[in-house]
Amino acid sequence: MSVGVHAVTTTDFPRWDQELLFKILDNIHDVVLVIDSHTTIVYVNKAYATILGVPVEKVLGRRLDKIEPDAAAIKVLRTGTARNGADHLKSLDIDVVGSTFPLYKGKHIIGCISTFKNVTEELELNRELQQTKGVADYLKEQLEQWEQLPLSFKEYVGQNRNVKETLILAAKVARTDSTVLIRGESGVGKEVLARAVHKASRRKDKPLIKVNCAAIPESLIESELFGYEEGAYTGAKKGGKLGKFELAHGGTIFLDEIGDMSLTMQAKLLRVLQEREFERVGGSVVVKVDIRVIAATNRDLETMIVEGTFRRDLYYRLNIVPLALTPLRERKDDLMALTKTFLDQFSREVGQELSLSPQVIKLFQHYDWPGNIRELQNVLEHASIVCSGSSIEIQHLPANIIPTNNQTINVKDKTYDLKEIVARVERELILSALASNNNNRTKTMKVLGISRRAFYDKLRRYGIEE
Ligand SMILES: Nc1ncnc2c1ncn2[C@@H]1O[C@H](COP(=O)(O)OP(=O)(O)OP(=O)(O)O)[C@@H](O)[C@H]1O
Repeated sequence: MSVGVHAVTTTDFPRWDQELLFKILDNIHDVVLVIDSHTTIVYVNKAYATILGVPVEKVLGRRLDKIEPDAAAIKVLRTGTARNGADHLKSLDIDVVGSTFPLYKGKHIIGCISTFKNVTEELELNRELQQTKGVADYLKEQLEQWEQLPLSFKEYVGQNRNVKETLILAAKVARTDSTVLIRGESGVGKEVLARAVHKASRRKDKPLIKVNCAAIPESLIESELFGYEEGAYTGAKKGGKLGKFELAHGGTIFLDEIGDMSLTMQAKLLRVLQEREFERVGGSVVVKVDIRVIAATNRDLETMIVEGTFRRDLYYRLNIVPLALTPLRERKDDLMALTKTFLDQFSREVGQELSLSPQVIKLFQHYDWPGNIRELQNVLEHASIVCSGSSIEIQHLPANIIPTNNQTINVKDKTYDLKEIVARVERELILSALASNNNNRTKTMKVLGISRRAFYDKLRRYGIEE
């Protein structure tokens, strides 16, 4: 006999009593929760305790609006409309998915029933999966972009992760006419990068004109940049002279050491960057130019702005696409590739296949390279001239990079503070003199040629154990 839309009775199921129904509900894997019209929890199945980790006795008879005021069941009770979907249970800090629908007696809502499952772990896994997928996509994209880099960027020796990112961004910006600001310590390859950007741009067949803003005297910089008309000042050339901006017309102007420009010149430069026009010194005709600007600096422009030595508006004009180059000491993974490039070059020049001895390789790895790639290049050039055979040994290197007593004296963190460097050298020397004299202090101070008092003063100052 049918007892409802979805159930019948048989000899085994003569009656659909409460006990049987509760048994069924307890075997459901999803949580089943029933509240009355006052939001009192009147029923929860076993899954409630197993899934949510809360004993059934702790919730039965309690008001849901006190435990979980934002629960979907409360909204359903208020609106009478069923809800499906995801929810976050604040009281337990878990994510659930399920459905809630109202229970009616006649026209009145007498409560509602919620069935849901805990999907916190699934969501977490999904989030992790999405993230892993995102990272994989990012790396794939980076690899593809790296493979598609224009040739000019491939000439830039560097496989370090930061350098690659910079090169990929540089290749992207090269396709546009945007202003580029290259940041990085001296000798890190800012000019090489500026040339690569120009060569990869649509302006590659037009000139790249470099202006070293630090090298031009203040009195000449305006005429250097903007040119002058005949008779502009005593000594001016007949017929006047074109400035760097005009020479760069159609191409790129590379403003190196931009942080060393005076405030007056900064103001004039700002106008050109904004208007792409200027007047020659001593002239009144407005000259219009079509140029892409690449600026570079090793200065801390942000601090200079605070100190009032660099114009904030110029900074914003320049800092449209900043490209940062990592110092060599932070990209030691590129050291050997760079070394090989320069060794190949100098081998050709001296007509001899050059290589580094294992000691030199070790020293290179430990050295800080304050002068970056330029310093590496110079050291190898020096060594290639000094060494008579094919193997470059420690004694072929310039004295300043050779460590004293196997201790490299590093110039770290861009510090050129003489006192600090001297103190470091002094400390190293005292330690090494102590070691070679079996820690005999009287002998050590003799070897160092200093008085007992001075010796002990230094031990204290440098924290060498008494
Ligand atoms: N990635 C590189 N691959 C090969 N050579 C490089 C690389 N980077 C720099 N060099 C070489 O190192 C030297 C210094 O580079 P560059 O002049 O571009 O540095 P910079 O950052 O502009 O220096 P500065 O701030 O002093 O002007 C150059 O001789 C350049 O050829």
